[in-house]
This record gives sequence, structure tokens and C-alpha cells, in this order.
Amino acid sequence: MEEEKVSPMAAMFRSVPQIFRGRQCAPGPLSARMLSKIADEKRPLADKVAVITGSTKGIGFAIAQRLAQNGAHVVISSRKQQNVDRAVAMLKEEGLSVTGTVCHVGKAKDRQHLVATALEHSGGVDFLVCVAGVNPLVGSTLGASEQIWDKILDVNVKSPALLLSQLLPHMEKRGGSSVVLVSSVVAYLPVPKLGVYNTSKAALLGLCKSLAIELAPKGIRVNCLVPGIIKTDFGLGEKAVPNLLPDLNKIYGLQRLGEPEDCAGIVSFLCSPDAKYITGENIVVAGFSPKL
Ligand SMILES: NC(=O)C1=CN([C@@H]2O[C@H](COP(=O)(O)OP(=O)(O)OC[C@H]3O[C@@H](n4cnc5c(N)ncnc54)[C@H](OP(=O)(O)O)[C@@H]3O)[C@@H](O)[C@H]2O)C=CC1
Ligand SMILES: O=C1Nc2ccccc2C1=O
Repeated sequence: MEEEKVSPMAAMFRSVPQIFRGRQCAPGPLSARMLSKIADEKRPLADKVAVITGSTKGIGFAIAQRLAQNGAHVVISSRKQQNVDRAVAMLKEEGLSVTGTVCHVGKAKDRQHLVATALEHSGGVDFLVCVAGVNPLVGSTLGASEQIWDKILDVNVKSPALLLSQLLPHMEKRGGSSVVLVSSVVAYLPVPKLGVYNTSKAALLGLCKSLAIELAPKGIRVNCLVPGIIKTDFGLGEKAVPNLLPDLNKIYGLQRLGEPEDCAGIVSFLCSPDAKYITGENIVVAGFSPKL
């Protein structure tokens, strides 16, 4: 039998999955422009750069992984070099584009270093996702020392604003920039003995709204992820809410705890062009709704 002769363009067309072929108006090979449009749709964050704090494990790592899978170059960070090295290696093993650096978000020098690293390696920044958060106290709100108040508010509330103020001139230049803060359902349903943490997470809802109106004229969107109980070291740790609360998800919700990956898609969406008319929103990912 004679061997079928196939032009390079036809071969390329055959390699495009059926689902995409249906998009053509008329039969025939896909143009290079159409192929690149399809690639863009599959990788909506292509050519973008994302800086993500607290991203070497848990929710932050899942977000970094998803943003990178969707085409972004990600700059991951956390306090410990060994955690940064491990997370960078895991993402590189997947063939993803990643840089890592140490950044304790409560330290001004570390924040400066994170900004410098991102600019040096990536030439600019499009997205900032502020995941790092701490809760060093289970106990009375009014019994909390000033040191505890300072630590929780510094890391959870002040650091996203201070980091963003340093990145702002660079994000402004890019167009289509997006910021995502990370609060908690405890902002809506305060948990006993976590008063200072509850307060810090409620403050983030307000920070999101204030930054959204301040930055809207510059074309920068600001939204906030509000997770429920997510299976991470922090979420299931001894200072976590499941130990302190009846399981709200069992009573009201989808009958399971969340996985870090449950938080990733919404952040990728909020950074993507599909969300270009969404700003100032606090979006709950909890398997139930804590709001009226
Ligand atoms: N898990 C849950 O159920 C919920 C979590 N949240 C919020 O989600 C966020 C992430 O939590 P989760 O993924 O569960 O936590 P994990 O403990 O799984 O991960 C925390 C990450 O943050 C880093 N980190 C901790 N402190 C700092 C800091 N000061 N500066 C920079 N990086 C830091 C850690 O690395 P390293 O140790 O190297 O610094 C690690 O990479 C927090 O803001 C938390 O409040 C909100 C609601 C529910
Ligand atoms: O750290 C947290 N652990 C949690 C568990 C359940 C709901 C919220 C949270 C937190 O914010």
C-alpha cells in the first residue's frame, strides 16, 4: 500500500485534539494564530509572573503549582531555605517555571529581597498572592500580650500591604495585574480562643475592599480567598479550629474537609483575564457558606 503523504501543517492539525478542531469555521488546517490562541486558552497565565508568600507547602504550594501549570512563572517563598529548596525542586521536576527565595513576610529586609529577586529573575511582577499567616496563640483575646498582637497583625495583616506597596510601581507598569489575599472563615465565624487570629483575618476582608478601591484606577484588582478547614499542617495542627469547634462542614456542608488544591483554581481564575471585571470580592472556599 502507498504511504500517505501528509504536509507538516496537516500533521500539526491531526495532532490537535478533536475538541479543538471543532472550533474551526471551515475545514482545513489551523493557522499558527489559532494554534497559539488555543495554547493561550489552555495556559491563561502564560508570560505572567506571580509572587506568592508562604508557598513552600499547604495552600500556598498548591496555588503556586496551579499558577505555574497555567503558564505563569512563579516566585515561591517562605521562612526556611530548606523548605524553599524542596518546593522549588518539586515544581521543577514537573517542568514548571519557578524561582524560590527565603522571605519571612514580617521582616522588611526579607520583603525587599523578595521583590528584588522577583524583578531580577523575571523582569516584572503581574500577580501577588499573600498566603503566609500565623497563629501563635490559643487563649483569651484580652489576655494576649502586646507581643502576640504585634506578631499576628504584622504577619497576617500588615505584611501584605507593605509588600504590595513595594511591588506596586512594578505591577502598575504591566497592566492586568491582580492581588489575592488569604483570610479565613473565622473572619465570619469567630472561633473561641482564637480572638486575635480571628480579628486579623477579619481585617483582611476590610483590607481587600480598601485596596480594591484604591488600586482600581491603576487597573490593579484585589480579591481575597476565604478558606474553611483545609487539610494542611496548619489547618489540622493543635492550634487549629477543628479541635475547638463542632465540625461545621459536617452540619452544613459538603461532608469533607478541604484539600489545598481546592483553593488553587479560584486563585488562578482571579488572576486570569476571565476575572478582569472582578475586584474587591471576598470568596469563601469552605464546603459551606458562613455568610447570610
Ligand atoms: N489550613 C486551613 O484550614 C486554613 C488556612 N488559612 C490560611 O491559609 C494560609 C496558609 O495556611 P496553610 O497552607 O494551612 O499552612 P501550612 O502550615 O501548610 O503552610 C504555611 C506556609 O507558610 C510559610 N510561612 C509560615 N510563616 C511564614 C512567615 N512568617 N513568612 C513567610 N512564610 C511563612 C511556611 O513555610 P516556612 O515554615 O518555611 O516559613 C509554609 O510554606 C494562612 O494564612 C492561614 O491563616 C485560612 C483558613 C483555613
Ligand atoms: O488556621 C485555621 N485553621 C482553620 C480551621 C478551620 C477554619 C478556619 C481555620 C483557620 O483559619
